[in-house]
Amino acid sequence: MLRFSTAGESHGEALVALVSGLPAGVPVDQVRLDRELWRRQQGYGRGGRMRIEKDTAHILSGVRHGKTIGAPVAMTLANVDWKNWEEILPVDTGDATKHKAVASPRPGHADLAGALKYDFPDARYVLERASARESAARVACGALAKMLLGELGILVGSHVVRVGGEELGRDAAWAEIAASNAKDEIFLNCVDAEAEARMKGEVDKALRTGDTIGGVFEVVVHGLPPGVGTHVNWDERMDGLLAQAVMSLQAVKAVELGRGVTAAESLGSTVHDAISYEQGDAEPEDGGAKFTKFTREKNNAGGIEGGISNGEDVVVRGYLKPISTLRRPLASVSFETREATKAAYERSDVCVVPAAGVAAEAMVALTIARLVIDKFGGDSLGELKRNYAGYCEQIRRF
Ligand SMILES: Cc1cc2nc3c(=O)[nH]c(=O)nc-3n(C[C@H](O)[C@H](O)[C@H](O)COP(=O)(O)O)c2cc1C
Ligand SMILES: C=C(O[C@@H]1CC(C(=O)O)=C[C@@H](OP(=O)(O)O)[C@H]1O)C(=O)O
Repeated sequence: MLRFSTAGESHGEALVALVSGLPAGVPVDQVRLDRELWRRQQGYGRGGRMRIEKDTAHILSGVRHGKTIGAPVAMTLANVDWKNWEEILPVDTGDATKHKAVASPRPGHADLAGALKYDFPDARYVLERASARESAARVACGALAKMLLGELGILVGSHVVRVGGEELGRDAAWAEIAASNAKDEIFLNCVDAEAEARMKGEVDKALRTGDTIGGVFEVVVHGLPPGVGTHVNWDERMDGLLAQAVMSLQAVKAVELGRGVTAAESLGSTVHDAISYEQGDAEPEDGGAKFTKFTREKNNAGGIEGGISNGEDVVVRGYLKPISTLRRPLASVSFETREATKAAYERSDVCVVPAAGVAAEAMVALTIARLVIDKFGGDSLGELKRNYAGYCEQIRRF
């Protein structure tokens, strides 16, 4: 089974990422890995920290001569900011005299709930791990999952569909999303320049007023055959696994599959994706590997029915609340005196929708890769590919 975990504090020495369950022989491209990390650092509205960090993954194990060897892959990502925190957050000296307290909890962040739970006198150690700095390690893990999926022709990308009150008022085709993701400069990762300019206006407004803003990203999985995931057990359904994976990202407060939200207020006749059948035995142009004669004209289901992929693009949206650290802080209470004060502010992002989209790509890729490995098995990439090709042929001949 494909598994991954992360460790590391936001201002600690490094993040650690561990992925196990990848078959042997998956090509690992360091440039692609670091590009994924770079993409997560982009986006209009990020704060001062992103000018300090330049994320790169250092592979410690599980990869030899550019390919996985079937063993767990361990990676570290250095925190450049550590040099500014080394004295404040010593790992094992026991010297807490330089501790820098986060003295009043920020509404919306983990500060208060975490301090109460772990019995800390302030929120420093809570925010250190609650911070979305951790999502960089997830992106490193997800990059490996993407490399595996890429070997099977399964691609994962994302784009921004809403910032605050401004939205992309139309659907985006996979080719547009892929082109937006391939750009050398990622502004808001919206596929439409006009909509992106409106979204930028929303970020500017929040910046000017000392406020923050949320939005919606969309992750798309392209090229996944029907039949991955299952309806037979609740905890093996693709929809449930994707929802948990994306919801687990910092600040994501709702997850939508396909048009799940508007479907709730619409009639079945307009929601469900009518099925048609393409006649004839002609070989499809792409070599036939993923051809199915059953087709849909629209994809409101977001590529999943009954917890199983149906062969259409898998479409997952994540809804982000506005960032909780405000330059004009909300009311809070001092941990020490219990008197009314303002919530803590050091520095902060104002808008992170594009970055969260990239982190969600990683979570979706890891989830899909897990289900693909579960279904097709194989200790080597060659074995996995043979099994995969055999299944795709079965689908083609159905
Ligand atoms: C990429 C990214 C960057 C973030 N940056 C900040 C930030 O600069 N300041 C902040 O208060 N929250 C930031 N957040 C959100 C917090 O990490 C998150 O709200 C907090 O951990 C509490 O978790 P919850 O919102 O999921 O309940 C960021 C989230 C993401 C995905
Ligand atoms: C470091 C990252 O995001 C951080 C996530 C974050 C939070 O509270 O989630 C708070 C900020 O950290 P700092 O207080 O050091 O500026 C962000 O910069 C990152 O995305 O790599």
